[in-house]
Amino acid sequence: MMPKALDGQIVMEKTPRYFVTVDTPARVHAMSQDVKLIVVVRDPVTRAISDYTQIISKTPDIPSFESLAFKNRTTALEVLVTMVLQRDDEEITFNDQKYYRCLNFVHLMSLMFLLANCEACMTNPLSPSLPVSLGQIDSLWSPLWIGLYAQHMERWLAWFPRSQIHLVNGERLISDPAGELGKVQDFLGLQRIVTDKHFYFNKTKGFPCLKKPEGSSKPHCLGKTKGRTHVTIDPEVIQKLRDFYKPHNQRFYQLAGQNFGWH
Ligand SMILES: Nc1ncnc2c1ncn2[C@@H]1O[C@H](COP(=O)(O)OS(=O)(=O)O)[C@@H](OP(=O)(O)O)[C@H]1O
Repeated sequence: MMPKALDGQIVMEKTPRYFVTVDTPARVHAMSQDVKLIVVVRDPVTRAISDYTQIISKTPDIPSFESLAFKNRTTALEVLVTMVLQRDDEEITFNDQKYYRCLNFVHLMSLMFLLANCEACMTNPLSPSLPVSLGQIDSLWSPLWIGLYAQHMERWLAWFPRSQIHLVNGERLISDPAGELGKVQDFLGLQRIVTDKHFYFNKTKGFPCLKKPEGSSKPHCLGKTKGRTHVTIDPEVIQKLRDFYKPHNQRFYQLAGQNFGWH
């Protein structure tokens, strides 16, 4: 239950997981049918990387982004072992055919072991631990599943009209915070109090910050956990994710009546 408000007051509550939790639309509807809903959305690929960056900052030992985002990945080692186990000299076509053909299984495994344990080899395209195929996207992995906005939006639209849901453009919230917040204030039926004059761009943080938050004379930026440097992801992986999200994003734009321009 939300706390009671006096006349002229509104009560706000923020929980990121509401948007994606299956039972929430029905529960919120049971609480109030007139509630105004605000969702901040950003490019789902960037969102997934941001999510992973957050997870790895708390649990540094988790597997790489790639191995969580894809299932059935195949590494060069796996391809080689499969070829050797089903050994038929004429059919060994991986990389340097003649080279591998003259090795017996034990030699090949020793070579693989050496390569697998040689850090310098990690940049070698012949490195056995490098994936030769990314496999299938694991859309149930939470950082990817959350970005299936159309799916989540549909659940909310089953309970609330589109007019009761305001979508904030996460990219513009950074490039033009006052513009995005102007629309939020309009949606809430508030006078536009927060404007451009309340923000400045902090070069060190690389994000907009508040010039003077209420009750303080000092500028205020969001904390260290917001606007972190993201982990670096292979461009091929990014492209696969972009292709994966494309139809979902198109569907979301239709439901939203708004094109967010995520490519
Ligand atoms: N002004 C300002 N300063 C810092 N960060 C900003 C700002 N405006 C938007 N953002 C973006 O907000 C992202 C962090 O939000 P979260 O995803 O952690 O929010 S939430 O916990 O889900 O509410 C955060 O994502 P990351 O960049 O991945 O950290 C920012 O891109």
